[in-house]
Amino acid sequence: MSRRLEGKRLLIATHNAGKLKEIGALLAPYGIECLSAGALGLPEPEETGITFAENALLKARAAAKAAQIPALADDSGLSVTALGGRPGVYTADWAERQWFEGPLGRDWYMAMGKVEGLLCEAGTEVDRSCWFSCVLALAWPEGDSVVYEGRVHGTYSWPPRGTMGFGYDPVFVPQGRDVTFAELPPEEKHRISHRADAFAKLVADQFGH
Ligand SMILES: O=c1nc[nH]c2c1ncn2[C@H]1C[C@H](O)[C@@H](COP(=O)(O)OP(=O)(O)OP(=O)(O)O)O1
Ligand SMILES: [Mg+2]
Repeated sequence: MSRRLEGKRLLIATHNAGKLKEIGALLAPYGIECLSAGALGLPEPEETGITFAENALLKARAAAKAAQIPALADDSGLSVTALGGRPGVYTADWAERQWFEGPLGRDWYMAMGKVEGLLCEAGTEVDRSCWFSCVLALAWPEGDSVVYEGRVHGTYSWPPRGTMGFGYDPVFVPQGRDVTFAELPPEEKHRISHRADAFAKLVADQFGH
């Protein structure tokens, strides 16, 4: 059985404001006091892993060790079937950092355009199916850790639509819907997203009876 969270304090090991907001909302019902890696001034570790799990563990372990409290990290990304699963673990890297987006800002429009460009090169009848993955890693300062994985399938849609959410949300239409994640109110995204799917597993394992 995996180790369980005993205390109320949990460090959220992310430097992405969009993720932090979603993780805070998903943890809200469980009485957890969330601290953020950004607010504590922890450095952003280099993501050298080649899988979501490796990167999530790397981020959670670094934060738990630095702050000496349990830490939760999220490594996620978009995989496009016709592109052989790219950008996948490199989803954030495809959005280059831009000075005009602020200190940690990335150019999501350029990144979404890059994926669209590759799909267009592949032909007009190209398969637009894709999926978001999310791996959550919990790590304790003593070295224990556990991971939970979630997914959501959908279609890569162009042009981008909607203003809610973050990252690639404006191009992702979840299966069975005709709006993008960026057009869905947060509570609806939280019912079906890859992050919600991974959280359901975390909650069952950590807070279940
Ligand atoms: O729900 C989502 N809606 C839209 N886009 C998303 C989502 N979930 C992940 N994504 C994209 C953007 C993110 O930047 C990248 C993950 O990269 P990833 O390294 O895990 O996150 P990050 O560098 O932005 O923040 P950090 O590592 O500090 O947690 O995939
Ligand atoms: Mg990252």
